[in-house]
Amino acid sequence: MSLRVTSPSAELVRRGRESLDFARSQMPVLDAIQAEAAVNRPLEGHRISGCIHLTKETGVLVELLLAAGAEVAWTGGDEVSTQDDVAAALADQGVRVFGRRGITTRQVEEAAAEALTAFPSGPTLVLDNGSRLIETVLGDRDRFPELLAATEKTTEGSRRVREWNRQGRLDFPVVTVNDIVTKWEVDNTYGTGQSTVDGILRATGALIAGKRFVVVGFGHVGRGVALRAAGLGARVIVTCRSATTAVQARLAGYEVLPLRQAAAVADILCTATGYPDVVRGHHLDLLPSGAVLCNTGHSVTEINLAELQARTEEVREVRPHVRRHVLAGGRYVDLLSGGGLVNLDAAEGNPSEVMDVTFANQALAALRLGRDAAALQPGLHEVSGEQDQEVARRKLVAMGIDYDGTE
Ligand SMILES: NC(=O)c1ccc[n+]([C@@H]2O[C@H](COP(=O)([O-])OP(=O)(O)OC[C@H]3O[C@@H](n4cnc5c(N)ncnc54)[C@H](O)[C@@H]3O)[C@@H](O)[C@H]2O)c1
Repeated sequence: MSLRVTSPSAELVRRGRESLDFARSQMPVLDAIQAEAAVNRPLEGHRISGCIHLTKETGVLVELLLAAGAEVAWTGGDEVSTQDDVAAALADQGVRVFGRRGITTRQVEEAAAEALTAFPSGPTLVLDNGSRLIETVLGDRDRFPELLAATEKTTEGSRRVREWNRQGRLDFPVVTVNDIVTKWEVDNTYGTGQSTVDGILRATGALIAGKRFVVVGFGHVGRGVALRAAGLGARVIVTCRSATTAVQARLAGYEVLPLRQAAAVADILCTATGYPDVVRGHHLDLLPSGAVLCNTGHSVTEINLAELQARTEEVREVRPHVRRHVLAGGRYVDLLSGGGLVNLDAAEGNPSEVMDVTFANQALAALRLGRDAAALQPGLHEVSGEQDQEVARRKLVAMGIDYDGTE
């Protein structure tokens, strides 16, 4: 059965409209780019299939694509992050929206397949998050003859695109909108850092001060989570796979331990690596009773849920977003958001003000592809440092901040 959002209720559409307007009011850079694009319409004639968490901020990006002249099909690409009111408001404007909040992993895949095949002649552009759509296109290239180019916005997805490029498999241009300062250092660190701790607080209501808060992975996201947890008074412990990262974590003032030692003392444990099976059964065996377990890395696979399930004698939904796994001997751990992205499930994802810069870069990349995709060489392209600086300059103007570069 199709996962397309059809005939949403007027009330859901109204709530979605309010959400979108609220987000837009905090996204002045994207709003200004939309105003320019509505005049020039560089996406006229383009069909866009997108797969990025369907939050209110993504909704503002989708409205920009519509204003620039594109037809759009969209899916959130995740089990827990779709905001149904936003999906309804977009469907009401003619966007082909697939999926809803709380779907299974299999339905996530089905919704992505539907978004990719929503247009009879296929998309001309793909906007991806984790390279799910790009992977499908590469596996069935003849089915998408009119595809001109794609963008990818995540760390994990960019890693996969680089690998396909190295193997010579990319026969169309893919622009990665990730390896830029405003994404890594602003969005991932300050946006996801804050929204992850926000998700943990909304789900558990826990007092963070004094807690042993284990952050698994000290990349851009992990650093932000550690920073905000420490700011609330947690005793932050960081676990790392890379020696240089471990040195950085230590010099940032955190305790660094192997995961098996950190797990044994964790009050809260949060994964932020982008890799599967980071927390395994033998780590789960060590967690103190009552520990809170969650993930903010790319996918639902960082905590090995099968190994958690194998140790579980009883599961209870003790609060929204909190599943209590009772283990042998009455010991229990509280799994947040089913091991999916806690910031997008239990909170609302990254703040609109941060997504303003990330999606400004995403929008500029898409608008440029609308004009120039056919002229670009196949293979990997990165957003230029100049574009990143331009977006940052626009953000500073919006925030009313002068700096030496303006003199
Ligand atoms: N929740 C969100 O909204 C959100 C937002 C942005 C990024 N992400 C995702 O978060 C993940 C991390 O992103 P990032 O920008 O921090 O990436 P990054 O590459 O900067 O950092 C990942 C870090 O994890 C470390 N790592 C890998 N395996 C490990 C292990 N087993 N134990 C300990 N450390 C390990 C790596 O060495 C690296 O330092 C990515 O999958 C990204 O897509 C999520």
